[in-house]
Amino acid sequence: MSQLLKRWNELAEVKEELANRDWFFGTSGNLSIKVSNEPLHFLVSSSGKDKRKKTNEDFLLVDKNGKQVESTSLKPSAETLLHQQVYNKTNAGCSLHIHTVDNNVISELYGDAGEIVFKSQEIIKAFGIWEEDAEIKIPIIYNFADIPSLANEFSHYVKEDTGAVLIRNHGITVWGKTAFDAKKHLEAWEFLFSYHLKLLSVKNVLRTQAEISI
Ligand SMILES: CSCCC(=O)C(=O)COP(=O)(O)O
Ligand SMILES: [Zn+2]
Repeated sequence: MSQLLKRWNELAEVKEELANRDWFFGTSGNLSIKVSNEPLHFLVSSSGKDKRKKTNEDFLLVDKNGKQVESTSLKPSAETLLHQQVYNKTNAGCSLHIHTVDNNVISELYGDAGEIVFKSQEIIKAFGIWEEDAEIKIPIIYNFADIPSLANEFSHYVKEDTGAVLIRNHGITVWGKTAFDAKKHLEAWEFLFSYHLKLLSVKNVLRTQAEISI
C-alpha cells in the first residue's frame, strides 16, 4: 500500500472517530496528516464539507505552501495555513481542529487571561506527564477573521512536536507526532474542559442552595 493511501486511511479513521463523538458541528473542523518530509506534503480536509460524511473527496494533498499537489476542483480547508505552521515549524505528523461547545465556553471564560491551567487530574498523564499534582496549560488566542493573522498569532505557540492552542470562541487545534497522539491529546483536552465546566456548574448550584437555606 502506498504511503499516501496509508495516511489517507489513518486520517479517515480519526475523522470517523471524531465524527462519532459529534465533534463536527455545522461543517466545522479540519484535519491533516503528513505524508512526506522531502518534499513536505500533507493531506488536509476539503473545505466546507460535512466532516461526518465519508467520501473519496474528504482530503487532498497539499505542499508546504498549502498548494494542491495535483490538479483538483477540491478546495483545501480555509484553515490550512494553521496546519502549514505545524508541519513547517515542527516534526509533528498530524494536526486536528474541532469546534465544541465546551472548548468555546472555556476559551471565552479564560480568554482575557490568555490561558487556562489544569492541575492534579489523572488524565494529564495522557500528555506524557507523570508527576503527582502535575499542571498543564493551554494558550488562548484571539480569533482573527483574517486567516494569515490568525496563523501568525497561532505560530507563536507552535514550538514543539506536540501542542495545542485554543482559539477564542472558535475551537481547538491540537498536533502530535502521530495521529494516535494528536487524537489522544485532543480527547484529554476535551475531558479537561468538560470536567471543569461541570465542576463550575455543580459548585454554583451548591452555592445557590446554601444561600437559599440561610
Ligand atoms: C462553519 S465553521 C467555519 C470555518 C471553520 O472554522 C472550520 O473549522 C471549517 O473550515 P473548513 O474550511 O476547514 O471546512
Ligand atoms: Zn475552525
